[in-house]
Amino acid sequence: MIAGISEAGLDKGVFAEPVSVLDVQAQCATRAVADAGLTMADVDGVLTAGLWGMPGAGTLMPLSVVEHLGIKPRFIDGTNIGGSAFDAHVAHAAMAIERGYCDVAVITYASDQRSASGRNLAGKPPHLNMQFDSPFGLLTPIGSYALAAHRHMHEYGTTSEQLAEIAVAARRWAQLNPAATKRDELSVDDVLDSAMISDPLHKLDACLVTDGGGAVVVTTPEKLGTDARKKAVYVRGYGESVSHWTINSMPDLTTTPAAHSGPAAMRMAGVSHDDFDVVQIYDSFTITVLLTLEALGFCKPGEGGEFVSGGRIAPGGAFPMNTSGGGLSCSHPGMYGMFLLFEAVRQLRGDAGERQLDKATTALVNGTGGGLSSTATCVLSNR
Ligand SMILES: CC(=O)CC(=O)SCCNC(=O)CCNC(=O)[C@H](O)C(C)(C)COP(=O)(O)OP(=O)(O)OC[C@H]1O[C@@H](n2cnc3c(N)ncnc32)[C@H](O)[C@@H]1OP(=O)(O)O
Repeated sequence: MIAGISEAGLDKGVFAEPVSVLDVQAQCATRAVADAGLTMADVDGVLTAGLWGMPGAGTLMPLSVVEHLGIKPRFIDGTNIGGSAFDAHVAHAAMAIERGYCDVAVITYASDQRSASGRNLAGKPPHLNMQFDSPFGLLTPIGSYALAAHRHMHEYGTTSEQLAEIAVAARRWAQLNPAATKRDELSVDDVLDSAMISDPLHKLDACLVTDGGGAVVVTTPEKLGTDARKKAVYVRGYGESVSHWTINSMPDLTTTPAAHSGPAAMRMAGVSHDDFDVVQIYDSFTITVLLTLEALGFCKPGEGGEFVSGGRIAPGGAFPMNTSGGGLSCSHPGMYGMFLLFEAVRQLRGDAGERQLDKATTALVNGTGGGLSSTATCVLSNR
């Protein structure tokens, strides 16, 4: 079960005070462990992903984090599959605990992407292993997602207006979240009128570039006191899948690996699509959400545009999604996946303030790695 969470404080997308990413992880780990009613001395498992390729992240991140925490864990996992890493970490922690490799696992992450490397990813060429992408102009993540968006439009007639609905819904949720970076009014026209970054994706189809960090504690009911047990969230199912890394190798530009991780997680949990009260879906770009909803089976391939339209995913809609404002309007530090877990846990605990849903018993969380490469899905429930 997830027994503790802690998210680093931000001021308009930047760490509220200057800190190192290791300090942020250590502070959040300590607070998340306290949230679970435990102490750092109880922690015997550490899972972390670092921020590959970005300055300020340090090297051999799991070792740096463990040393900084000052503990000697008997289970370590440094899996880095991008934005889906943290949902995969929940699965790995649950498996490790079940197998007796550890009893209390802490998952940590922090990124100073905005304060260290600037706001705009455009013009910062990535890595030499992108030799079949970069020479063709795909210098930053958005180009890959633009290819997928174009393909979806070509295959199914999806429109820019439908993609913009996803950004507008995220903003409406963010307006209910005092911690969100962007809270001003946003319309479909505003999205369409924003700068075209990589056709057909506009600036407001893209996630924010922010700082951020946090920690999640996974353990068993036996380790928890009565109070901590009451607010813990059960991990009912999980699945993960990777289909490629660079976009030139994606088997089908309109199908993400969530088509595998989602059903696996739902099967394990014994739930179906109608059982979810809230879903948290990685929203690096608006198209990421649309493709993921289809891959998870919430609608058929090609029907994502219609599914997200008419306010269905906005506050008051029939399908509450990304209720914090997500990466599009709340915060998006490098690999944002852990933040989906925070919001799911808050909703299931009844701690989501003005945006709290009347009924929040079962949640689906789906992280996606860069270039739509990897996914990890978790089914969480408060009973
Ligand atoms: C890693 C994984 O595994 C998976 C992934 O997550 S892949 C995704 C990784 N992340 C990205 O690719 C980030 C995508 N976004 C961007 O690169 C940039 O936001 C962008 C290129 C779209 C826009 O950058 P820009 O035009 O240079 O904007 P910038 O000069 O930084 O900011 C100007 C204003 O616009 C705002 N802004 C910038 N991007 C915004 C966005 N996406 N949404 C809303 N507002 C935005 C800024 O906050 C700023 O507002 P203020 O003047 O009020 O402070």
